[in-house]
Formats: sequence, structure tokens, C-alpha cells
Amino acid sequence: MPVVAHAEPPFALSRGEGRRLARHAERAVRRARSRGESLAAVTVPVAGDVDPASVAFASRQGGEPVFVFEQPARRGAALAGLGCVRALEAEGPGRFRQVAADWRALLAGSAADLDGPPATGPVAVGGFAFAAQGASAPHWGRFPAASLHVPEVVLARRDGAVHLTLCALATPDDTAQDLVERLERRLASLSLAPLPMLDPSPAGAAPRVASTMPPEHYEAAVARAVERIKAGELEKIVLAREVAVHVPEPHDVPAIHGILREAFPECFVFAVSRGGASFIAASPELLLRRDGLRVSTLALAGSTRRSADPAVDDHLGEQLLRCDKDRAEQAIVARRIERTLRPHAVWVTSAPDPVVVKMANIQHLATPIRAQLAEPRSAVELAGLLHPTPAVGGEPFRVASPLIPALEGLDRGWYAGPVGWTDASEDGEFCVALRSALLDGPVARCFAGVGVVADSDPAAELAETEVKLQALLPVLAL
Ligand SMILES: C=C(O[C@H]1C=CC=C(C(=O)O)[C@@H]1O)C(=O)O
Repeated sequence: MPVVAHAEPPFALSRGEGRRLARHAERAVRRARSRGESLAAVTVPVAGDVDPASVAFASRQGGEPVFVFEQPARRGAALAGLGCVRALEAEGPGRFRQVAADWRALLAGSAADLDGPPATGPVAVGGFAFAAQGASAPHWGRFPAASLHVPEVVLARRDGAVHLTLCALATPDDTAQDLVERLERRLASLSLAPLPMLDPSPAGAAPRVASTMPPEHYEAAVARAVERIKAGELEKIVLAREVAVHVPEPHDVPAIHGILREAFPECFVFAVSRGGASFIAASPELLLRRDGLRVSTLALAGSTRRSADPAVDDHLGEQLLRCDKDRAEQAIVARRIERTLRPHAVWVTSAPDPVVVKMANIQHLATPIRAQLAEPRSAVELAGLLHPTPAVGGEPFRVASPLIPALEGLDRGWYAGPVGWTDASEDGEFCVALRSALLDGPVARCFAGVGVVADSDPAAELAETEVKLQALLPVLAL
């Protein structure tokens, strides 16, 4: 008789954890009967070698949402969310405030473990489009102006410890038993399969890489922007371009994520998959991290390429530090961030001079900025205050805002918008979605922009977009 092996499910609740979940579920159902809805969530420690991203990708059911957000070099910080029990969505200039208020209201009626480490317990994950009204192009259809999801399963790794949160939304018709059974089934369905490898020499037609607009269009846009800057209308504007990669088979998002996190460990490497579309990135730019009353952010601007020769590479970094144009471009960003935070802070501090930060394909000028808030303000509200910094928008933004789409002629969607997470303490972390691409079926749209100032040279700015595109293009065009 054949022996049938029954693999143990990788995760299970202990008896005590199960009882805690049942208690939360009962409370949530009672609250849902008076409030209309309530979250029930239980958080448990799991083995430290569990990889949050692999579990989320391997356990995805149908086209349910997946959110993976990690910064490997930051002591392996990672957060992965699977499914969506509640979506928080809004549009227009008040979208950050609206989503923050909806999240607060949902948390107020929840029955959950709320005293765990950051990023555990119920969390809301997702992002915001660059423009307040969001995108209008159909390919951005799954990425609204503001969209945070409360996942059903969350895995968070901080300082080597991994926690798993199961979360359900109770409605008046649910029973506690329904919720517990639903979450237990979900837990039993999770898989530990590692991320797949990308085939280095796939069969089939070669990928086709093409600028959505001819490169000359971009150079002309930069030249027009320089004229407006020289005429004194504005100080700086960031202009982006889109390059599409057409492949014979849809992109393998988990495999691409695996490559990007290896290649760019100091970056925020994320993947937001919704239905058949995924927005992915390896972004060097922190928009903000909030931890209680502490806020950290980064003024990033000014770029040069890397060299394989360490002496040349250092020389390029030195040149960047001494380049008046890049220093001025970066100082505009630092000044604006400090000016924005000051009215809300007891203190704001930053180093007097920028430093050079190096990614695999590029180096930038960066000034880390920290602040102590005078009053609690949620991570989402802070993202709304800071977005868009002049690293992706312009100065003054009031003038740059209508010029950006007019000169670029593209729909930025979530490119250059904030992507990240917030937890039940309203702490959280949002990066700026740079070095990003929208993957949908056989097409990947990659985005890269540069800061344009009075002495920008159109050909040099075009070349800089090519350097930035080198973060993703080689992986997407495999
Ligand atoms: C807008 C982008 O980069 C910004 C961030 C760092 C350096 C930049 C620059 O040197 O122009 C840009 O402001 C992008 O990568 O698409």
C-alpha cells in the first residue's frame, strides 16, 4: 500500500493563541452589530527564518492583493500582506487625511492584539498616486488615487523576529465561529515555498524595449522647462519618461522581486500586486518613517553614475558633492522638507552638508532629516504633508503641478507617489515610488525622472534617465 505523506501546515495557532483569537472574534462581532463593522486580529510569533515575501507570493489565491515591502539592508526589515479584508480609498487633495481618518475609525472599533512590535497587529498597506486625482489611463485602473488595503494575513520581520497577524472584518451577520474558522482555514493554506528563480535565457521572442514617447520629446520637454525656469516662473521641476518592455510571457513578479532585493538591498524593494497588474520598485528614497513622535525622512536629489573601478567611482561621488548644479537641486528638496515639518515639530534637524549614497547603478546626494513632532500626526497624514517633495515634483509645486503632465505627456499613476504601510499605532513607513514599473500582462512600463534646474542640459538629463532605468530594465527585459 502506498504511503501517503501528510505535510504539516507550516503555521498553526497554539491553544492559547486560538483562545485569544476566539475572544477577539466574539468582541468584534458584538461591536460590528452596533457599528456596522469591526476588525478582529490576532498576532503570533513565528520562526525567525520565515521569509514574509515568499509566504505571501506562494500563498496567493486567485488575483487577491499581495503587498510586499522590504529593505534588506535595514536589518532585514520586511512586511508582506496577503488578501484584503477592507479597502480604504479616496481621491482629491484631501485623500491622505480621508484615508488616515477612515483607518483611525476602523481601528477604534477593532478587537485585536495592539501591543506588539511595529508593523504587527492590523496594518493598512498600499499607496497613493502622484497626482491628487489619480491616474486616468486604463492601465493604472487597479491603482487608485489613494488605496490602502487591510490584509487578511500579515507577516512582519523586524530585527530578526517574525510575527504573523491574521485579520478578519466582522459584519453584523457574522458569528465569531465563522471568523475563527475562516482565519484557521487561511492559516492552514499558507505555504513556505521559496521565491522562484528567473529563467536567465527564456525561450520565445526577444523582449522589445521602446520609449513610449521618442527620446527627443523628452529633451524638448527639458528645454521648455529650462526656459520657464530662466524666465523666473519656477526654480525646479522634475520631468519623467516612460519606457515599455514587451515580453512574450507575462512577467514573473515573485522572481523579479527576488532579484531586486538581492541587487538593491539598501533600497525599498516592493511589489504591490492587484489582480493581474503589479507595481514594483527598488526605490532609494524614504518619504517618511514615523515611530511615535519621531519622524525620519531623506532629501534625495542630484545623481551620477557608478563605475566598476573603485577609484573612478569615488571620484564620480566627489564630483557630485562639488557640483553646484546638483548641490542646488538637492538643497531645494532639503529646504522644502524642513519648512514643511517645522510648524508640526518641536525640533527638526539635518546635517549641514549632504552625503553621497551609492546604489548598484547610481549615486545620489542625500540629507537625512529627523524631527520630533509637537503633536501626534499619523504616518499617512505626514505622507500627505510631505508629498510631493521637489525630488519628484517641483518648486514651487503650485507652478510645477500643471506643467508636469503638460510637458511629460504621460500618466504617472503611482510612479513617484508614496507606497508603504501604517500600523495600529498610526506609525509607519512610506517610500517614494522611484525606479518603479507597472507590470500588466506582457507589458512593463518603467519610469524615470530627473530634476530640471536653470542649467540643466537636455541631453545630459536624458542620459540620466537611462542610468536610472538601468535599475529595472535589465531584469524586466530578461
Ligand atoms: C525622479 C527620480 O529621481 C529623483 C530622486 C533622486 C535624484 C533625482 C535627480 O537627480 O534628478 C530625482 O530628483 C527618479 O528616479 O525617477
